[in-house]
Amino acid sequence: MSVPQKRKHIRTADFRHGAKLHKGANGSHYHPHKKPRYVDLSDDDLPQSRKKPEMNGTTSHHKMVNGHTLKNAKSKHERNGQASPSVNGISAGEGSTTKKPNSSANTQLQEQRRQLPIAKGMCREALVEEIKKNDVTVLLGETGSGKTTQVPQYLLESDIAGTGTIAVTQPRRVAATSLAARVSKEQATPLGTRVGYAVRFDEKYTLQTRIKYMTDGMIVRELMSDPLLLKYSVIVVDEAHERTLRTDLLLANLKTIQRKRNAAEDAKGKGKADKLNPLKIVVMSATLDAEKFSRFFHNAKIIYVKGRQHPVTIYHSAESQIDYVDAAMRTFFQIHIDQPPGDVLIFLPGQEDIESLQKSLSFFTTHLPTTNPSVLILPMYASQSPTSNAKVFDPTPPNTRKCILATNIAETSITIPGVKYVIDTGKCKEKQYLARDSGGGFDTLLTRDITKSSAMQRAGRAGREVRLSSPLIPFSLLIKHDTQRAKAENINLISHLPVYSALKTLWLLGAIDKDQKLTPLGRQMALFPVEPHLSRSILASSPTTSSSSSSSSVPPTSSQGCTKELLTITSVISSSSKLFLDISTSTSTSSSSSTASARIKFKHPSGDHLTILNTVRAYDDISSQGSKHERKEWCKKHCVNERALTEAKKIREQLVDVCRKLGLDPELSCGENEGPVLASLGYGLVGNSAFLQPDGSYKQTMGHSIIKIHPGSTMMNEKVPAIIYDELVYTNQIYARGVSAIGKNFFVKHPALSQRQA
Ligand SMILES: Nc1ncnc2c1ncn2[C@@H]1O[C@H](COP(=O)(O)OP(=O)(O)OP(=O)(O)O)[C@@H](O)[C@H]1O
Repeated sequence: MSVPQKRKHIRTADFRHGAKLHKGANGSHYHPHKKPRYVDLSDDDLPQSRKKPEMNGTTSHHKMVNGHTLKNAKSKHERNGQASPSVNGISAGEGSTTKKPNSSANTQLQEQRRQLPIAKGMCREALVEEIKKNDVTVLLGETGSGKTTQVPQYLLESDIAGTGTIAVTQPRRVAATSLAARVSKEQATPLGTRVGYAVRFDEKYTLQTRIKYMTDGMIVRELMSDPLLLKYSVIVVDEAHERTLRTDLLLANLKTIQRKRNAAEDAKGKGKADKLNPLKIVVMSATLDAEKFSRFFHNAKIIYVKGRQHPVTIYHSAESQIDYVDAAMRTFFQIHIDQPPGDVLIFLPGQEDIESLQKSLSFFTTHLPTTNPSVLILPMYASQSPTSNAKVFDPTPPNTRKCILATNIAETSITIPGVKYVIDTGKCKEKQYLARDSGGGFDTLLTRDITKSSAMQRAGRAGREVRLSSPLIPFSLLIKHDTQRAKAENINLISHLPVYSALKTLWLLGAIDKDQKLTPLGRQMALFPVEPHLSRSILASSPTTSSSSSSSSVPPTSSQGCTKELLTITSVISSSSKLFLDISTSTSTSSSSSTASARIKFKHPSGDHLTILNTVRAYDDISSQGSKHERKEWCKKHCVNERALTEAKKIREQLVDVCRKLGLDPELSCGENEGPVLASLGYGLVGNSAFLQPDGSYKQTMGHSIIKIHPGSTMMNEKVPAIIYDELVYTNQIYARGVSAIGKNFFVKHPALSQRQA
């Protein structure tokens, strides 16, 4: 059989036909058939603290449900041998809806719900009771216990939410959309009616929607139009332990909002205030971070839901694996050949590793004997289009094993049907904003070891499916590294530096004044669902834009309108996929060099932004004249990602709507005159600018960093006096990406910068 050959540096996760997976003693070395290769870290071996939260030294109240404190708290009905009482016509633990499920699929779905740990015993009732009693509840539970899908339904069905909406926030869009789909299925209502979602550039809900899954970024945006979030009666902050800047901002705001709304309720009869509806907050976390959240909310009650859905056996490689991609591949084949059916989810740090593993797997799977099931490889990462990412949720075709190659976007909250095996490289690539006191921070994109809680979350992606007939033996394998350490979790709520840096940027853009209040310009900017620097650029492209702001940093807007061009450029930049495919990974039939030269046609001497504009204009020409096939061929020939263009088109339509609402003309064009386009971009990117230094490098105008132009930029070999850029990324040095040349005298006009240069 033709299989991957053993590489000399791989000794543990060796793949060899017929080799078996073993559980074994810690530190044991692998020898096929003789010595075990993996060490069992299954639940039984977990430190006690993971099994049961020890909350020593805290004044928080704890209540254990499902088998702990409430173990004996049987309801009167149960004690009398009666069925649990129904809430709104739904019996407890069942959670069915006003629409009576009649199909066998729905019956099975309801049975699956009943099997979840959170639905067992008196858990549901105890939970609802606690949430009813308390303004803030911190809910802790093992992955797969049913927190994210069931708690919002319990709240709805128990009437805690009244007539308001229940918001459930998620750090990632794929989780928000897939959870909404699942829960609307469980509610037996079409997606977007009773249960809906809202993520950037995509939403499905109506005013009647009662449970809304949304990204934390979306709810933070809503704060601008509805500062007290009055349409929500319960806000569930899920995966709070992930601690994104947006989650932290949300939690801080929720504390203030709740004080205002709930105080108003206490002071009934005092004018307008008594009309405010009270807010309940539920913070859900899978880790022992619960105490921090409890303290933050004045020692809020912590409730622990015990039990995971199916036990997951965890193995880890006995030896360090330097080449984790190779190790993951070997482990995959070992599972594929030796283990029973079940899909495999492999966690890798980033897109590059995913593409590399995809290539190797595609090659080797074609060499397997035809008696083996086929392998369907599905990549999943943030910069891939939502439609491509959604493919992982499709049912696995017959006689096929799905192999999903994912970054940490698949780590929390999602359930991929069919996944029985998880292979974890133990690495992630994190984009982290490094703020600087002086302003002008930058993103770092570094490969890091994952935290212990991430490893548990990843392992939790197996063992989630309820099979009512056959028991599962899901397992997760963690590939160990030399550097593998359980990273300390960040424990301080709200780190001030990024917030300070963000405020400084907003002030520089004229979005807030010196008292940190939104200016009229800032209000207009907030209506665009794009990053602030992009909305500022769009507004600068229209001579009619109001720039009446108290901030002295706001320069006049461009005198020649170019909104049409700015909408095109900003929608491409906001798209989740890259416009240009890497020539090396393209499937184009032409050689790399001819493809590169084909793309050079679009290159604009001013840089990447106008190169984007040229490319979209060329694509539009082809689209208006040619067939769908010709369009595709054109994209292939020029290594242009049509998916990015399709997504950008949708984004552009939304931006056009906002322009119309603001009375701006989205068709205002400067034709071939590039000056206004660069000037408008400059207003948005003023904080992202740098001047050429005598040694050929660039130095930030609003910071002290020396930066280089990213090799992927059309400006890479150019030396111009001043540049603006979309972002800085740090790999081995600081690179500017999305770069354009700009006249140095542009900065003379900008009050904030001219003061600095003076
Ligand atoms: N899209 C889906 N397809 C099939 N089953 C699903 C889906 N979403 C959820 N489930 C089922 O519901 C169970 C509970 O999922 P839920 O997301 O509520 O758990 P959780 O406790 O929030 O876990 P986590 O913290 O890992 O997200 C899953 O284990 C799975 O059995």
